[in-house]
Amino acid sequence: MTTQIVDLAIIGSGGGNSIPDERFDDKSIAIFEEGVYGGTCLNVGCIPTKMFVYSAEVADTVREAESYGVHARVDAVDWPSIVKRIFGRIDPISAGGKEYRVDRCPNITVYPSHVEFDGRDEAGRYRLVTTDAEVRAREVVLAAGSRATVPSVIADSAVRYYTNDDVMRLEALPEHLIIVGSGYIAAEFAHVFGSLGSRVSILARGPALLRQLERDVSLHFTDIAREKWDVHLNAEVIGAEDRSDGGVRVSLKDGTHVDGDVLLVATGRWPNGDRLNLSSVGIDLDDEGRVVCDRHGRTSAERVWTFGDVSSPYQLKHVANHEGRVVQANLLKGWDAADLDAFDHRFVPAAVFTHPQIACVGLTEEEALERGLDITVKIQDYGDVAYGWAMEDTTGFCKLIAERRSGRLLGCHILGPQAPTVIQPVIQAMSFGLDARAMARGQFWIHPAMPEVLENALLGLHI
Ligand SMILES: Cc1cc2nc3c(=O)[nH]c(=O)nc-3n(C[C@H](O)[C@H](O)[C@H](O)COP(=O)(O)OP(=O)(O)OC[C@H]3O[C@@H](n4cnc5c(N)ncnc54)[C@H](O)[C@@H]3O)c2cc1C
Ligand SMILES: NC(=O)c1ccc[n+]([C@@H]2O[C@H](COP(=O)([O-])OP(=O)(O)OC[C@H]3O[C@@H](n4cnc5c(N)ncnc54)[C@H](O)[C@@H]3O)[C@@H](O)[C@H]2O)c1
Repeated sequence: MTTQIVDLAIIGSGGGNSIPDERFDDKSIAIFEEGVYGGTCLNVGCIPTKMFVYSAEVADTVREAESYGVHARVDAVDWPSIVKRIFGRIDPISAGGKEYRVDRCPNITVYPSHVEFDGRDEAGRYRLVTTDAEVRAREVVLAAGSRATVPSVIADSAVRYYTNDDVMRLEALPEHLIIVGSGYIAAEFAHVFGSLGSRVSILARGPALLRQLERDVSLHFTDIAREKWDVHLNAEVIGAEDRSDGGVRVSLKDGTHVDGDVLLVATGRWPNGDRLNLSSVGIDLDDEGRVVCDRHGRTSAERVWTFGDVSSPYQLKHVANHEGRVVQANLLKGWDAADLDAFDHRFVPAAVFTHPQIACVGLTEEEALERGLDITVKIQDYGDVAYGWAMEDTTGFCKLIAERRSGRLLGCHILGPQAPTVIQPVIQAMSFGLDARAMARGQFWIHPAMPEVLENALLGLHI
């Protein structure tokens, strides 16, 4: 058992790895990482999934080429080479990030193991223990992220199932993929596997897909999904088993079952705070398992900070990045500083890289009405602007919600090509307090570009 005393301990190498920069060179630091270095986004989350999504988009574009008078077809999809392209790029980045910390940061020690708190020592330092080391730290950052949850009906069965951790490394493209869950991960992987050639079944326990999104978006997306995937709504999974032919069977409460080759579970992610023995240092978790903290990232234990999936209400990388920058600044200012930076969760955007793409920011129409706001709403179809004609788009739309009279932008929800890019000016406008009138007429909108769908939505509001 080795013992080390450090100024700062960081648990998690996702966002956690970005905390120490040159301003921390005079501090001794320990970074703990029990999994692959670099965390979820780099290794099993945002980045590889979007690289797969791009391959899926290419396949879709070729498949749809006929609509534009271009004769082309997808002859074959080389799954192993797609996997190799993606992880051939990502794995060295992860390894290089670790190597940099281990070999080229003399003030940093990387512990490649699970760690937990074990109270404080007589000097008030936090005791952090792994199987073969004890680190005592004056200050700690919890950036331990979240993990895939698996419903007990599946976890307790002996069925072979996959999550985002391993489904992207399958050796072969499944002929038929079954997905349990109907949120972000389900929608993105349905697109990836479906567009690359798998048959996809989605088992949704509710009456629509992506139910956490704006109602019109969720309903529209569900309709589109039902045309290309085998979608089971209000489907309660009551059992799962491996079949003798190497496939899987998932049984539903209504007495039916779905057979496939591979089972993917995408039923939400749980913060990792429950695996850190936080009670030994007096840190609380809320009802949804998040580490409780204030808007400066301070937990209830002095000099223990937190950010990202382990504590944030938003499990999104851009939020983890923002919160990480706040905690980084506050570490340099000091726990009791009067001018601590604060998390800004006012206008958190999100995007689902499925097909069609989806993006949102701000309130839904229902939320705005619940708050008693006097609102005006405009739904602008992609199909009614020039670029939408060019694309022959028939399903895309941009829904804008603004306050009457003031023109204050309250929310925007887009389903359609390049939605995560088209929405960015709205995020900017909301963040900087630009109202709908000024936004619509205070700038040029390049003609005939896709953002004209947004311009027309702004002009259609009854302010
Ligand atoms: C499939 C998928 C796709 C996603 N796509 C997007 C996207 O397109 N856009 C977006 O904004 N967000 C996306 N996300 C969410 C995004 O990945 C997360 O919000 C973000 O990575 C969280 O960063 P973090 O630093 O909080 O945690 P993480 O990056 O998860 O880092 C936490 C690290 O802590 C380690 N750890 C945990 N407990 C311990 C312990 N006790 N001891 C030692 N180490 C420990 C873990 O191994 C992990 O590496 C996606 C997530 C998934 C799963
Ligand atoms: N593009 C992105 O930004 C992106 C992509 C992927 C993931 N993420 C992040 O990761 C998080 C996790 O993604 P996710 O798709 O796992 O979660 P999610 O919260 O988006 O969806 C979870 C789904 O699982 C269902 N579900 C939950 N428990 C269930 C059970 N016991 N049985 C059957 N169904 C059940 C829910 O009804 C829901 O449809 C997301 O919330 C998001 O914050 C973001």
